[in-house]
Amino acid sequence: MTQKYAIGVDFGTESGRAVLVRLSDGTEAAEHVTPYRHHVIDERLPETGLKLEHDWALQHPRDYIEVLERSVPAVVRASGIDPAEVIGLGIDFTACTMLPVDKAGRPLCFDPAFQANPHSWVKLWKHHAAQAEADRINEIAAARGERFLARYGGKLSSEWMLAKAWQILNEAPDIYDAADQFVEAADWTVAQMTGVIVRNSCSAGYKAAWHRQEGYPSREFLGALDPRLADMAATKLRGDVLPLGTKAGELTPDMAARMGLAAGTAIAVGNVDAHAAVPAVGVVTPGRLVMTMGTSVCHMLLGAEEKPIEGLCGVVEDGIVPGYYGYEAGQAAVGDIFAWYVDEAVPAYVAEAARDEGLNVHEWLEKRASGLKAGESGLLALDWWNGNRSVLADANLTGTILGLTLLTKPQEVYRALLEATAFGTRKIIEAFLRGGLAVDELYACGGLPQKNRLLMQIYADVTNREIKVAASKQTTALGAAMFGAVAAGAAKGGYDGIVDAAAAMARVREETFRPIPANVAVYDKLYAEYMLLHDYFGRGANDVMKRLKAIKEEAGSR
Ligand SMILES: Nc1ncnc2c1ncn2[C@@H]1O[C@H](COP(=O)(O)OP(=O)(O)O)[C@@H](O)[C@H]1O
Ligand SMILES: O=C(CO)[C@H](O)[C@H](O)COP(=O)(O)O
Repeated sequence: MTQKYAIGVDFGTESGRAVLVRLSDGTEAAEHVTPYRHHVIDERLPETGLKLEHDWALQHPRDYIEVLERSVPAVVRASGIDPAEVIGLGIDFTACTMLPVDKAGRPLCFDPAFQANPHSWVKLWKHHAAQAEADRINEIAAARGERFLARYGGKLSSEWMLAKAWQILNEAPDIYDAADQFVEAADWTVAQMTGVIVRNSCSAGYKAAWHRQEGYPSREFLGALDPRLADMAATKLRGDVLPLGTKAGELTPDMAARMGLAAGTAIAVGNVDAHAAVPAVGVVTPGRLVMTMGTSVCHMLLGAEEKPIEGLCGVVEDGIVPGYYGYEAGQAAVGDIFAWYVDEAVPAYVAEAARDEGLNVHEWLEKRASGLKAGESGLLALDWWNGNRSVLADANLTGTILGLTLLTKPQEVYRALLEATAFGTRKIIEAFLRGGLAVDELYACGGLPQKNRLLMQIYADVTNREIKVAASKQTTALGAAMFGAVAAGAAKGGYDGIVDAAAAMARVREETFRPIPANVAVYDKLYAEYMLLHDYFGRGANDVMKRLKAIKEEAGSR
């Protein structure tokens, strides 16, 4: 029998990566990364140069097409296979990364009439400028006793579809009116390959409050937000919502030529990046928490029942693996915090020393920070540089470092930042446990476990749990490829379900990270201090972070 392949394409925050995967055992034959030409657009709009306001984060849809046109042919070329041996392709995407499109499915930002309006562009998942709308959504939903709120830990996020769409209506009603639909970038990108827009149940469930039985929030609820929103679900979010692994369509001849694949290749419905990773580490049953660790961290857990969990991002039936409730929680910045420190705050001597030792700045800081004992820095940080996603669900919270002195060293600050993100993860695990879900094992994937061993040891010590690490460097793309193989089906050489695909294709490394008892004891003490700060700054005892933000905005507008 000839070998069959699937391609997974992971659309991240800064770049898109394709992997070509052998279906018999999940080994990766080739991978290729295409950085987004326009990066994250958070300062000025392309073309017009218009200055964006604080908390905005946009992307350029053409960058996604470039990933398909460059990375997909590159992996086929590098592996030397016949493109006809690729039977399926799946993609995963950051979410909610959404855009308004016209009747032809064209992004409004491609239309010269709308290009100068930032609301016509793709709003990236970390666009946080719709917090006012999110706050109103949560107030009104709570006052009306809307049942859907409990599935999202009591709060919908400013990162999600309803808040972002409402922000468009409030600030750019002409864009709202001109939008025939609001679509997830994942679904738009799939539509570029198949010619039809279909929505995937994962993005719709976690990010647009869609429910398999109940659909989107009701017309009455949307109308209570704003009468002009009443029809939004029926109009601008209309269309089939299909389960993960479903074939969205087949690759059109035009896109096949541009991507170097055979026309008719099965294309799976889109998926959320973090979620695609779960079956790719072999997790298809409850009790095993998967952490997708990169710019941000997403925590995914399967459960047999739907339970209310404090500050959860969402629980969706069949949202990750069919037959289970998929729970998601998360931290809005993790790698991004380390990147901030390295790019904005380390002294010049560190960069020079790192260069002299042939290391990058992260590696240099990790090496020095590894020489410190747990607790030795005397520092404690709150990991809210990009707000708090779980369990406080508040984008207006900010970061803090406590305990700085004239003797504080850069590696101590770096270690405190690593530790802060581990404390944030422990808080999430405790919320799951309190809600009655088992967390017996931890699995880590994404870029960070491959890059920073100290970080992983700290996570094991802070959570007092062994951590298994994905064997693949591109776990989310591997997961996307697995869904591509499911979309193709067993008859074509793929698989009939994600559980079968995971049994054959998922892999974790032999080596694990085990907690070191002496560190666990110190981190228990530090975590208790973290929790005091967490509740003090995060639950209303002292809203100084919000007041500072207000003063900053006032000053900025003067
Ligand atoms: N050695 C390192 N230690 C810790 N963080 C790192 C290191 N190198 C890069 N990073 C961080 O990793 C993040 C990128 O993670 P990655 O998983 O590759 O991307 P993405 O989240 O976009 O999929 C960046 O935020 C960067 O700051
Ligand atoms: O909210 C999400 C998943 O539910 C985002 O997709 C995610 O946080 C972006 O992740 P990253 O840039 O770290 O891959």
